[in-house]
Amino acid sequence: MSLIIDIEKTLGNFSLDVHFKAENEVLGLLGASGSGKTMTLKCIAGVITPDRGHIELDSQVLFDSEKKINLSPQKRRVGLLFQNYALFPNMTVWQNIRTGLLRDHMGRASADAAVKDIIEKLRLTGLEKHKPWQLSGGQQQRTALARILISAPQIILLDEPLSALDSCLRWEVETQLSDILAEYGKTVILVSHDRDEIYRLCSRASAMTGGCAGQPVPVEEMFERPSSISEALLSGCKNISRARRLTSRTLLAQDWGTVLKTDREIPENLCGVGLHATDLCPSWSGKNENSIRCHIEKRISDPLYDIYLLRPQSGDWPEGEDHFKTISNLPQAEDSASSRLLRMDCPKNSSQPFSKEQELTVSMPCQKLMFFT
Ligand SMILES: Nc1ncnc2c1ncn2[C@@H]1O[C@H](COP(=O)(O)OP(=O)(O)OP(=O)(O)O)[C@@H](O)[C@H]1O
Repeated sequence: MSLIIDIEKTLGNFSLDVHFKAENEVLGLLGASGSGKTMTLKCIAGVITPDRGHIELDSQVLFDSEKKINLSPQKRRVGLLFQNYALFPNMTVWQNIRTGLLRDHMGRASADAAVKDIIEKLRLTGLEKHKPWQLSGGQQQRTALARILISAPQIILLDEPLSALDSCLRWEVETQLSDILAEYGKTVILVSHDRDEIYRLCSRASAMTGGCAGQPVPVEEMFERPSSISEALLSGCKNISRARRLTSRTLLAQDWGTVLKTDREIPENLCGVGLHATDLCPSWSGKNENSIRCHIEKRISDPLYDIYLLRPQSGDWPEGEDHFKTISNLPQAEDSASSRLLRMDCPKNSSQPFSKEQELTVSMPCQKLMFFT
């Protein structure tokens, strides 16, 4: 089973340009609000018609602009779960699920058996006669999933499946969803703006920005070695600087006003460098390699970390090499005041908290630096 999507669509001022292939896997689309995630799902489901391109599911063409193929949503065998689940409010759980069974040839007894079976599987037993407003968020979500699963879809599309749930219920429902998707075993496209959710539920993910989807990569890779600034931002990297390659193992981090040494080859077309906030650490031995003197602008306490916002002290680099001198002539980033602040997350109780307004030398471990091209 595989999905091939290669489409373009313009709606008003927004342009969608999406090309990727998904196998039997849970593939995540990670993007900020308005990046085109829902529109992508609607194009696959046949609710929106692309201007150009091709969509193919398991060798069956669902849409092809040149060949003038455009299967109706009913013929696509796509299960689309909307953000708000879209249950019929005047129908019971049983009736809602029953509407997923479109096979007319199925006798009443087999249809009833199929509904009963899926109700048991999704732990909805006892709720058959409830209307959607009598259900919790998790039960509504399972009812909507049951309605999709009973229709034996060739692919499942989940649009922010957990966003309607409060944080207490979310974890429980996410665990159940993960089991249901594993049992389903075919292609699932899961849309979310929550990086942790994508990491836990998906095997690969694509970063969506401004209507464009990046090539899907294993989730571990997107989070540990993002290749572009947009992937890094979406995966939660808080420290990003424009950067230029100086030698195969040194780079100029323009927004941090420093030269950094690396433990591996720097790509020729380097444009940025990043470091997770949890990888930036105090340099206990004072000034050493890849360390920057900073001024603590702010300390924020959260349940697990002491979060520090640090202003690098510009001009704090060794003398004697030509490329160091070029730093002071570089233009600042557009919003220079905030973009130059570094964020350092120190686990609570790992050390005595530093105080605001203090000077601190921090270290950027070379093996943790991420290169963006
Ligand atoms: N029918 C339409 N006409 C014009 N513009 C539209 C239409 N539908 C969506 N858009 C625009 O397309 C963009 C992408 O919308 P989409 O719903 O795909 O975003 P999203 O990534 O799913 O966001 P969210 O996470 O907020 O749901 C938005 O800027 C939206 O305003």
